[in-house]
Formats: sequence, C-alpha cells, structure tokens
Amino acid sequence: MRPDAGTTVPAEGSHPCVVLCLNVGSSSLKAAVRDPHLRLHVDVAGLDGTTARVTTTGPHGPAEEEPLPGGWTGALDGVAQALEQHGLWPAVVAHRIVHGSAALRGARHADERLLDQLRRESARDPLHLPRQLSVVEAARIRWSDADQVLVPDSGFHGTLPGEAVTLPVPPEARAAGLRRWGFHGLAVQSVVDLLPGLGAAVVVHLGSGCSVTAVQHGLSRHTTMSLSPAGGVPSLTRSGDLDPEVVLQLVDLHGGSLAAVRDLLNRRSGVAGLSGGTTDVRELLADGGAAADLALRVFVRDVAMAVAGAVTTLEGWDAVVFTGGIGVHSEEIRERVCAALLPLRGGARGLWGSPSQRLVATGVRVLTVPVDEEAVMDRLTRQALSRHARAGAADPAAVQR
Ligand SMILES: Nc1ncnc2c1ncn2[C@@H]1O[C@H](COP(=O)(O)OP(=O)(O)O)[C@@H](O)[C@H]1O
Ligand SMILES: CC(=O)OP(=O)(O)O
Ligand SMILES: [Mg+2]
Repeated sequence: MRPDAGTTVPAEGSHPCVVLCLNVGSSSLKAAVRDPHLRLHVDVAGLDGTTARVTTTGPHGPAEEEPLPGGWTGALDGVAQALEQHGLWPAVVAHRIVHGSAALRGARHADERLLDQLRRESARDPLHLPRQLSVVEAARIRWSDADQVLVPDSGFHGTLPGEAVTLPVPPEARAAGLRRWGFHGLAVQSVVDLLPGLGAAVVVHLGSGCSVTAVQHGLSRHTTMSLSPAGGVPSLTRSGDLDPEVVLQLVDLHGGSLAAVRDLLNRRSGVAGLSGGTTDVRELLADGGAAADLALRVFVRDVAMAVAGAVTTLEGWDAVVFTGGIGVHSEEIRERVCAALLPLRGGARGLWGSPSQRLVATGVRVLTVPVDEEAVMDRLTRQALSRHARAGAADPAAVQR
C-alpha cells in the first residue's frame, strides 16, 4: 500500500517511508533523503567518463568515499544499496528534470501524458533528458509503490521579466515556443534559501554545465542559458551562445544532419572543444600548453562578460556567488573571473590584495556556496504534495505550482 505523501510513516516492516530526491546532472548523480533533516546523501561524481567516485554521508557518521564501477547503472544501484543499509524506503521519488516547457513549471506527478511529452522533446537536451527519463523508468520499477514526482530545473526562472524570456525572432517562431527558460534554477534557489540577506547578486554556477544568473529580492532577473542548457556561456562540453550563421554553417558542413550538429554542440564543444577533449579544469590549469591556456581564457572571458551583463539587470550589485563543482573548488578560476570584473568597480585596480579581495574592498561580497539542490527538491516536492492532498485532487497530475 502506498503511504500518505509528504509524511514519514512506517512501511516495509520497520523501514520509514521518505522522499528520495534524485538529481541527475550531466556528470553526476546526487541523491538525498531528508525529512526535513538529512538522513542520507549519496554523491556520485565523474559519470562523464572520468573515474566515478561515490561519497555517502549519513546523519552522524563522516562521509565515506570510494570508487564506483558500473557507470550510471552502478550509480542507481549504489543509491538503492545505501538506502537499504540506512533502513530507508522511498514513499516518493522526486526527480530533477532539466527541461523548459509550459507543461512542467512546478513540481508535479510523473503521469504518462507528461512523460510522453518529455520523451518527444528529449532531443532538445541530449545530456540530461534521456538519462533523467530512463532514471524515472528505473525508479518506477525499483520502487513500484512510490509516487514519482518531477521537479523542473527551470521553475526558479518563472519570475523572469518579459524582456528576459523573449527572443528577438518573428511572431511565428515565438508562437512555436522558442523562448528563454533558463536552468540551474534549483541551484540558484538553494543560494537564495541559504543566504536570505543576499541582496542584488550574480550567481555564477560553474559545474559540468555553466550559467550566470542575476538575482534581486530572491527572484530571477536574468539567466544566460536559454531554450536549452547548451546556450549561454560555454560549458565543459557545450558551446554556449554562437552567431546563428555558425550553427547554419555547421549544419551545412554535416550534410544537413541536425543530430550530428546537436551532438557536436552538446558533447564536443565548449572547454572540451578547445582543449582537445579535456574537461577537468585542474588538468587544464596544470597543463600549461597553448590549447589548455586558450580554453581557459575563452571560458573565463565569457563567464566574466556574462557577469558584467547580468549586473545591468540589477538595481545595484551586492554580491557575486560562485557555485557548482568548479565554482566552489577552483580558487584559480574564481580569481581569474574576479580579475576581469575589476574595471567595473572604480578604483579597484589600485587596491591591495587578490582580485576577489579587491572586489570585496569596493563593496561587492564574493561568496562560494556549495549548493544543496536536493534540499530544494525535497521542499518543493513536499509543498506540491501537500497542496495536492489539501485539494483532495481527483486528478493527481494537477500537482503543479
Ligand atoms: N577541485 C576542483 N577544481 C576544479 N574543478 C573541479 C574540482 N572539483 C570538481 N570539479 C569539477 O566540477 C565539475 C562537476 O560539477 P558539479 O556541479 O558537481 O556537477 P554537475 O554539473 O554534473 O552537476 C566537474 O567537471 C569536476 O571536474
Ligand atoms: C542544467 C545543467 O547544465 O545542469 P548540470 O550542470 O547539472 O549538468
Ligand atoms: Mg549540477
């Protein structure tokens, strides 16, 4: 029997029923159980072909880290094993869905109609959506009693003003749904949740996917990713924004094959396209060769330019917040981005200290925030389920923000 959603009730013998959040990124799987305090966090990194490692953190014990064989299948098996070891059984599985669509503006049940629509549109985001949908399928089989809830990564950008979502193309193209959705919304929401006094800030999310978001009063004002997560600033394997003619010429070069060009723009471009395939920023920083150096200079330049552009959408500039694996762990990349921003602050160049210290001296806080997207997923899922329960909804698919 399925337990009441949003509550912790006994089920499967002595196993408490909980919300399991699954955050499938382009290079990682993060899984967490909270109710609302942390019970278990499983972080599988390096699923993009580098060596996968799993770090498991329980409520009391220290994090345990070990290598993980078996790629994505092994990652989900690892999560299931960790749940069992901790005596947990999901009543609800919440899935992060990286997809922009009017059909998924807030957390909602994964009904067949919605899943079909996402399957039809999954080519739009080859690095996330096919895998996320296959994880939904695997979770439905593995935890067949559990509700499956989809949580969009774009939801936070629902407050973008009209001029930020509208693309300068003719009406028929806009009517066909071409617009900015924005992504990494769960990450930016996590920053807003963790730092209530943030003020006017630019959030620089540098993970496998990279984006820059302007936030004012806790709301999204601008974000660089657009219709898909391949847009905006370059990511590790995605091109980011390009002159439209570049895309058209690529289609021509590939004999009109959209699939080939989509693959090139999503899997072989960005930092990897310039570095000869390397995506690990640590390796590129240590490399010292011309290709690695150029890849880093293009990356830092585009990110810094996006931060400067994002500031123009704010009524001031109180903070710049670095998040994502690179943003949190690479001081060198943070300092290079901050160095490029110094001309925006009068007199900053004449000050003493590192670029970030000099920005701080001019009144811009420079922060590093390890985001907790799974905590945001957990909250949004519980809110959606309790709204649904309150409404006594006849239609379970009506769980929409
Ligand atoms: N110390 C570090 N220095 C530079 N890059 C790092 C460091 N640690 C992790 N990374 C990079 O962070 C990226 C993963 O970021 P993360 O936000 O966790 O993943 P995802 O984008 O899949 O959600 C990987 O490219 C990894 O190489
Ligand atoms: C939207 C996106 O690029 O997500 P991630 O960085 O987790 O791959
Ligand atoms: Mg991520």
